[in-house]
Amino acid sequence: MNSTTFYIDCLCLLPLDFLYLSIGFNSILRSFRLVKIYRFWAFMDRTERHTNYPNLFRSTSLIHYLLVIFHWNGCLYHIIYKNNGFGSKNWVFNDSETADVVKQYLQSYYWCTLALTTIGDLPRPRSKGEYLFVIAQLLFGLLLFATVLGHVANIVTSVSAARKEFQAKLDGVKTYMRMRRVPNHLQVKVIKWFDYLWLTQKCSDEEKAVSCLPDKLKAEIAINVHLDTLRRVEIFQNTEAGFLCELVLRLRPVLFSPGDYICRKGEVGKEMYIVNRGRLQVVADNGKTVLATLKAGSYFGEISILNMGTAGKECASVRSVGYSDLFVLSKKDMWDVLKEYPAARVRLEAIAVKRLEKYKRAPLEKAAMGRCQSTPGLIESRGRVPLEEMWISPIDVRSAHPYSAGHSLFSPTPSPVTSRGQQSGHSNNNNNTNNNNNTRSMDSPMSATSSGQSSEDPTARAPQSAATQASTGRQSTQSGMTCNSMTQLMSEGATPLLGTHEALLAEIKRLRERLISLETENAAMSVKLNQQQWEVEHRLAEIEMQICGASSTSSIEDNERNRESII
Ligand SMILES: Nc1ncnc2c1ncn2[C@@H]1O[C@@H]2COP(=O)(O)O[C@H]2[C@H]1O
Repeated sequence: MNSTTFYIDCLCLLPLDFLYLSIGFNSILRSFRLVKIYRFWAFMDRTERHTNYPNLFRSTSLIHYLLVIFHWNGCLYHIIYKNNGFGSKNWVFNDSETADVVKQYLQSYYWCTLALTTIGDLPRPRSKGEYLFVIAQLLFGLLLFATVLGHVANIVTSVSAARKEFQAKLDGVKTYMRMRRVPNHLQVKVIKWFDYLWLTQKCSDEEKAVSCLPDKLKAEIAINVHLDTLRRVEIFQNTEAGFLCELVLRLRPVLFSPGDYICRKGEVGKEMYIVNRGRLQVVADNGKTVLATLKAGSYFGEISILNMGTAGKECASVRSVGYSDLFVLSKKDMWDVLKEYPAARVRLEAIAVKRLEKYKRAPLEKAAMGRCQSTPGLIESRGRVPLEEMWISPIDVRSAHPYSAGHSLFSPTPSPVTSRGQQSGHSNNNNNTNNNNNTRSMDSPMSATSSGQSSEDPTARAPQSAATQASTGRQSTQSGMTCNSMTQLMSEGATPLLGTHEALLAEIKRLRERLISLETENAAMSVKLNQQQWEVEHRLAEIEMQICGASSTSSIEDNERNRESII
């Protein structure tokens, strides 16, 4: 009741149609319904905002407005003509009198189209009134034409706006490169980079497109747009929604060309990267050995920004194979978010610790793999335990196995670790041997498993000694024994070893399980350690701040005192 629209609606609903009963049909009585045109405009507005094809909608509505204007103008022309025009009917079409209603309507419409599109070629006016009417029509047509042109230009511009902006940027860069005499190969690289950008993104700055949105909406969009990638990223799985939002908001897209180094070993890490598209290689110091290949969903650079490696430095170099589309997260942003989400921090650090352990082992694994490809048992367990931590069995291998009496597995190329075990065996100094080995087993991850077995137990003893052979065999292989020497030994009489194959496998399985549990413990301990370290550092910083504050206060007091004494 209080709104204006209520009264407008009432006006529209006035039952003027009943007047037809007395005065007959007169379409002008229906013109009151036009007051509700504001509803049509609101509809057009809303549709323009909601549609995914705004330019198509704008073109259609422009044509629609034109047709309506021509129609109304044609109606006006017809009314004038029907009421005997401006004294004569010379300025209308000759056969208008004889034509049926549809033809008359079309003639009126045609006349108006000629007039309003300023095409002209109208029947020549005679009287003053006719002249004035036609002049007014042509002027109106001129304005209408200009407006239409403006609208069409706008539509065309907005259709190609992205392309124009992109082209302008590219032209700018090209001019710069020409002026600064950038080498040709680099110019080609830059232009190819632009090509890739245009093909994949159709826009030079994705961030700018959504920059006006509030952070929450931006995060939602980013999460949705990059959901597939983010889902694959380990650190984003099962995390708090808020943490993901905060992090995603800070991600920036970056594009690397083929062969580009994203980070180099030894550099101070300032950013972490998530692979959105493309392929990257983690390479060793020589730049040739590929330690790992990273694909969409992988991330790297976390070790340095979490200060896990050496003094925040990158632990490896990462190179782009083709074009790669990455998200980058700066160290500062990462820490800003982690401050608010300590649980996520602990999780992230735990993952990083595990990964760091894995990376450290990777070169060893590769080395072991490269040296002995032909021994199944060795391949299975390759590099699981660092060489220097290999455990030497306290049991005399010769007594446990007939094969060992005459043939030492390790004799051809003794390794430092193996020779220690052998030494004890050959010298028959069993006490000494046991002492040595026991001492060794204290810091060996395998010792716990093995010590669980009693050396008195004959059932346990056989597999253990066999396993000992296998494990020591593994050592020797890893520490320099060649595949040839292994093959030679097998051909010389290694058949009994095959008899204990199952026992060996069981032992390997047990050792692996133990190793995994040790690794997990290790990761948990590292996390705790990091947390404590962080707390200590934090506390230290607080104390330093307090001390600084106190000293500055005392210096102010001193100054005051000095001032007073001077006075
Ligand atoms: N063997 C590997 N496999 C996969 N990724 C690795 C490997 N070694 C290093 N990285 C990643 O490469 C990154 C180099 O920088 P950071 O040391 O910060 O973090 C490192 C890891 O994320």
